[in-house]
Amino acid sequence: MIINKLSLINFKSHSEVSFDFSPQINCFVGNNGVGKTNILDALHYLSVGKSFLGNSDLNNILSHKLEDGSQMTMDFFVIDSEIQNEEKEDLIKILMPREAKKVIKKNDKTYDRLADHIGYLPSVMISPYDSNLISDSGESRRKFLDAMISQTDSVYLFDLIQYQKTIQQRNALLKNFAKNRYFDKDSLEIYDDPISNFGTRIFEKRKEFVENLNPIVQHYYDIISGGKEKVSVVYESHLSDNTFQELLTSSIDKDRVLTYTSKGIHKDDLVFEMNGSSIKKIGSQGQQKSFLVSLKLAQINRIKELTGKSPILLLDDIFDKLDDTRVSQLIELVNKENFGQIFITDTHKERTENVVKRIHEESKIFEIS
Ligand SMILES: Nc1ncnc2c1ncn2[C@@H]1O[C@H](COP(=O)(O)OP(=O)(O)OP(=O)(O)O)[C@@H](O)[C@H]1O
Repeated sequence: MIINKLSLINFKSHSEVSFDFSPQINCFVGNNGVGKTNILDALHYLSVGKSFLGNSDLNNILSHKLEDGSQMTMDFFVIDSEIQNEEKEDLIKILMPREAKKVIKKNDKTYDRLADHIGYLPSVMISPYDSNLISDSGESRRKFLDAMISQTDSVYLFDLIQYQKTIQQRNALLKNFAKNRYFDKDSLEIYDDPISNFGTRIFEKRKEFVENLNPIVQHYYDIISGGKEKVSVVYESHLSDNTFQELLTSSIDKDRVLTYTSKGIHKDDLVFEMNGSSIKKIGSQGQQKSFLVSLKLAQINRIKELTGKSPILLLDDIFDKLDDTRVSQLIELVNKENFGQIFITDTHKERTENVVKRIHEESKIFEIS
């Protein structure tokens, strides 16, 4: 999948801008705050229909500060694109009106559900925010894992949506019981089967995905760090030692007190390890950065293997993470393995030009001001 063209109207800091991209390397250069990352975010929208920063869609509509200090927000944003999909070109358009629902269209046909678009244009982002994956709570690692698998498996995404809905319904019932000082075991158990079925399938897929990811993470870590450490991703789940039915039955009393479902795959976590210990505790800054880049490269590799599509690679402020030589190595590696189209942001035009020159691939540099 190659993005041939992109145009933005009222998206974040960009009132109107268009690009004709190179099928290989595209660089956005310019000073801090000129809107380079915002362009990567627009590309992320094209991939998964939302911002990678987790901002609400409304916050991404261009807004200006007026002289009286008040804020004026435009009526909509549009992200328009032409995507090379093997022999044909598709038009993907995202329209976000200020006072209506977001619309995603492929060749003028509106998707009924955002989930139907996921996986069409897979992407992987490497950004300074990746370190949050190590420092944040389990929720951000679960989201990362879910986003990664969803790009390769639409049934997984469907199961996940159904699982989350059913957990919400069970939690609502638990709250209702507590509020009315009443309990009916039979009506709570109505949710056991759907939760077990969806949850167990999700567990099996997460387990298999992580198992297959590990040797590839190690492969890239060896190349990037040149180090001898053994790195791995450990998948932790309540389901590792119990069936879902056992978990639900044994935690019923606790769930009544807490008024939510305390056990299940919505509590899963990933532990990033180096030589058998948590990388958060023992990894140096450099080792953590190398691990995160390796994890993302492994993600590209898995997506490509499972879907046959090369994900677009979004490299935000990559020079802040790695030195120039490492960046060249990384881009060469990505190119050698024929990973797909790359988008890079950098504050230094010359540095980017030098790196790109060394690689001898077709590239374009866009100056953003
Ligand atoms: N909805 C919006 N309306 C107007 N401006 C916005 C909106 N959302 C974000 N911005 C502006 O976009 C700018 C940040 O852009 P971005 O992060 O893309 O910069 P950058 O060029 O990547 O900078 P750096 O080199 O520091 O990473 C900020 O000035 C911010 O105020």
